[in-house]
Amino acid sequence: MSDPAPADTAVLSLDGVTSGYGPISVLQGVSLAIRPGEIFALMGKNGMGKTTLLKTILGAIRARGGRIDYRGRPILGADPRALVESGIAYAPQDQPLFQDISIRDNLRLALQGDRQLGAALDRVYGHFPFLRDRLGQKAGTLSGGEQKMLIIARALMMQPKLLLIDEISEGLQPTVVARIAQALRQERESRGTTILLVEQNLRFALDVADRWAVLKLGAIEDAGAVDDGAHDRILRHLQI
Ligand SMILES: Nc1ncnc2c1ncn2[C@@H]1O[C@H](COP(=O)(O)OP(=O)(O)OP(=O)(O)O)[C@@H](O)[C@H]1O
Repeated sequence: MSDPAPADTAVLSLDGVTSGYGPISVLQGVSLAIRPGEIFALMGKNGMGKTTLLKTILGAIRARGGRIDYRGRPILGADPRALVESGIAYAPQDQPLFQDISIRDNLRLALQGDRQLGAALDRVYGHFPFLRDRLGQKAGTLSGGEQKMLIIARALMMQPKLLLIDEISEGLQPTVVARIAQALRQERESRGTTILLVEQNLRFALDVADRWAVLKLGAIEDAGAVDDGAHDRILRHLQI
């Protein structure tokens, strides 16, 4: 999985993906393709299958059908550790940091070893300077917003090729959302990081994304570029 992918190959593509929980079907045949260096916002109301989609990509939930390719190669059934090693990082909505260890150790554990630790730390401190001042503080004592920034910093430590982010802006004040948006834009500009953002915050999504799709009842209901009409079009789907 470490071979370079051709430049025109989608970093991530889903074709007719179905999945669910026991007798419950959630994803009803999802197809989408995310291009290299693109920030893609997957929107949708509560319970529409957004988190299920991310977990299916990661193999945490087994797909029942369809195909998922990462950099031109099928990844359904791949070992989650191999996916991480191949450059996929995940910033989850529902999985906390290691609460009882320090900020520094939370960040350090994101890397396989201590090689390049200093450079990686400097990069994430550049995005979130408060982390440098609080290195020894236990992650569990950070505020909700600070923990969200640490979750993004941890995902960025390994310099992912593809970053999957689940509703990071939920419950955050606008200045923190703006800081995260800036960090994501900078990573994309400087490293070409491809980002799949699951979001309900329309303003944040339109601020950072190039393209969007709306997931409704486990299927893509609408999709387009972030252009002048995107706001009203997406809002209609989120309100209905
Ligand atoms: N472990 C589970 N067992 C059974 N059903 C589940 C499980 N996890 C999620 N679901 C159901 O799958 C559907 C999709 O849930 P999912 O969490 O993917 O939605 P979502 O779009 O991410 O919602 P939210 O924005 O509220 O996080 C929901 O109906 C949910 O109740």
